[in-house]
Amino acid sequence: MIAEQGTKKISPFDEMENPRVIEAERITRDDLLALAHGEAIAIVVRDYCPQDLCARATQQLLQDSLYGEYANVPGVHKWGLNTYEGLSSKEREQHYFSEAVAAVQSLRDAWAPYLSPIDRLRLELQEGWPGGANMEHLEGNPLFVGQARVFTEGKGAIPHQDFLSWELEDLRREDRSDGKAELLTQMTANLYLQTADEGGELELWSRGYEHAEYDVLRASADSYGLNRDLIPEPAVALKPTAGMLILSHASRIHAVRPSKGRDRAAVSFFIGVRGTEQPLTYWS
Ligand SMILES: O=C(O)CCC(=O)C(=O)O
Ligand SMILES: [Fe+2]
Repeated sequence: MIAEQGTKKISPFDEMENPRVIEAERITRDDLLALAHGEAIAIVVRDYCPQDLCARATQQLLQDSLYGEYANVPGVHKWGLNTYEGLSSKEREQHYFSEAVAAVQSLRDAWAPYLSPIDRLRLELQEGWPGGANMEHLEGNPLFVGQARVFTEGKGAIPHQDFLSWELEDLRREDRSDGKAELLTQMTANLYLQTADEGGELELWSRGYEHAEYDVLRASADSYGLNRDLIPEPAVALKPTAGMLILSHASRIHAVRPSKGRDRAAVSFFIGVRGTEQPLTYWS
């Protein structure tokens, strides 16, 4: 899981020396490299998308047939597809792949005739990263990109890490690698569509745990996340506002504080890093 990039290592399991937050107007090469190398804990772009266009897109997504509840997390809703549910059996997988590209196009349509901020971000990753960027594929099929997640009043996410390699291990996908290099670290992009007046902060920690250690620290044996009493305090808590983009580390610990007064909605995708000369890949 640890690789040398020149003299710089890419690993989410090392403590960051300086967990700084970069404020920027767009996503650039230097900031992306700093994030991937653990020299920054987040990149924040305050007005990535005009608020009125975000509000219009939100209305469209909430009325769409792909909008619904997570099977296992009451009070958290989603629009779009995700790998955990979509790839959990062979039958579901066929359905997932048959819908993935059409769902990407529906997300684009929610911003039409303007450029979707998710497409803008995909292009900025492609232009900025030394090895370019592309959709993540499994056996030649592109994965869906751009799931929206809605935390209703009082809902949040406990401290957790997201790592596709762990997920595919859990789903027992032996054919996962497709001959590609190993995933070194996973970042996450969240474009906030609507935010609560109170709460809803994104908490970020400066390190991640390896899989075996993570299992020991789980809130319960079948919980997706960690027991907060067993881990240190977060390094930062960022308060999202509508139209804001935050790139942060998915395979380091992160959590969402419960929202008060209003649902909190974001479109989100993961960004896999296999090395600076390898393309970044994205999926939800
Ligand atoms: O909604 C957020 O701020 C973060 C959600 C999350 O857990 C993720 O992007 O991996
Ligand atoms: Fe997460």
